[in-house]
Amino acid sequence: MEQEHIILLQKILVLLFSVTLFWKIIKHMCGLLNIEKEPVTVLVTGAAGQIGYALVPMIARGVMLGPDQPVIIHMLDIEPAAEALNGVKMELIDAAFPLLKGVVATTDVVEACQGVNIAVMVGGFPRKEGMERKDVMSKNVSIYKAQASALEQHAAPDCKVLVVANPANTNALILKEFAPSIPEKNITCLTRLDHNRALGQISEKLDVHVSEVKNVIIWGNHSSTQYPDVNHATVKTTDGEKSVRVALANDNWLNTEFITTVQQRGAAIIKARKLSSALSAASAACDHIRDWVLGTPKGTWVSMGVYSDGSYGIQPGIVYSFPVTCEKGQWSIVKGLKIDEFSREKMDATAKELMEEKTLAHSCLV
Ligand SMILES: NC(=O)C1=CN([C@@H]2O[C@H](COP(=O)(O)OP(=O)(O)OC[C@H]3O[C@@H](n4cnc5c(N)ncnc54)[C@H](O)[C@@H]3O)[C@@H](O)[C@H]2O)C=CC1
Ligand SMILES: O=C([O-])CC(=O)C(=O)O
Repeated sequence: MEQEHIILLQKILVLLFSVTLFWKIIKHMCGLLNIEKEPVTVLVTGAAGQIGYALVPMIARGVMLGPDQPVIIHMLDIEPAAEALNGVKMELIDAAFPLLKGVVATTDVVEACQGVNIAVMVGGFPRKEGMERKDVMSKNVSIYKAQASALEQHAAPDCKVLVVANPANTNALILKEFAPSIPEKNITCLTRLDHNRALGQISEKLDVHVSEVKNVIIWGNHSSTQYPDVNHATVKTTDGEKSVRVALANDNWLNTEFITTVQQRGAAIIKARKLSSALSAASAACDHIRDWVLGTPKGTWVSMGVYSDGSYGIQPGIVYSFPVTCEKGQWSIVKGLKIDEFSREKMDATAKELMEEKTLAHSCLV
């Protein structure tokens, strides 16, 4: 390399180093001077319900956006729940959360959506024992059609949306279709609860802590056709990182009971509690948004329901759960994973169900 190129390279390196150092000093000074970040406004719909009640304190404590991120919480519910919603607001005030900079409790969807940066859509009707999630379709998709327009018109332009209410994938799809100006990459649905359930089942079976297991995948619908896939999952052992299949050496369990347990976990909770999952759903919603906004740890992916771009042969036009990594507020589907015949069949079956749900949802809306 010529002398002048070496000097130029040195200058660039010094410049990069100085900029990084300067930025670190500014951040440190802000910390010392107690200069806070601007608050982020988070909407929770259905906030008077059981997930809402578990979720809003988590958001106010920094579980969703980090321990140094102030928040303003907007809570929406319907008129019959207005008094209960006001009770939740009173409790949020009584909890004196340092990060909580404001609370709006309202039954007016326009007021609720005003300027929100993150929208967690929990409002809707939960299923009861013996129902499939699509059985609440007709009640819930019309809510998502109506709220799509309010979000489109009144939320911040870069608002990130997470749909929790069931049928979660199809509600998210309807929201996307009726809010065409919201970028499709900003509309997602929750399958992180299923992902966490899969991690939990494997950690119990291997008798290791759940944080030692990673890279399971939930493919498809947040329904009993979802496919929890462990073919790429790993576990940390004293001999280093191992494939879960190798560490467990029990393909029979992984290919049968494990899959059905994860697929049916929601129903098992309803049977036990007579109410659907709430604390685990709220926690998973925080995980989903935290990783989306702040990034996934290096070498780790998570599952998110996103609008299909055709990856892995899944047709566009449905919201399907894929393995994703997140960086700088953007998710990307993990590409190039090997799919065997067993997985292919299950991935296609859950895609087929989503196509059927889409047709059913459109028929509910006419
Ligand atoms: N994706 C997932 O992993 C999970 C999804 N869910 C779903 O989340 C939803 C909420 O569950 P829960 O909190 O247990 O139900 P919940 O019945 O306790 O609460 C739902 C709340 O939504 C409100 N609501 C109804 N229509 C509304 C509207 N148009 N706008 C705003 N709020 C409205 C209700 O008044 C109620 O307060 C259900 O659809 C449930 O099936 C539950 C667990 C996990
Ligand atoms: O099963 C339900 O209806 C609630 C839910 O989505 C879950 O717990 O996964």
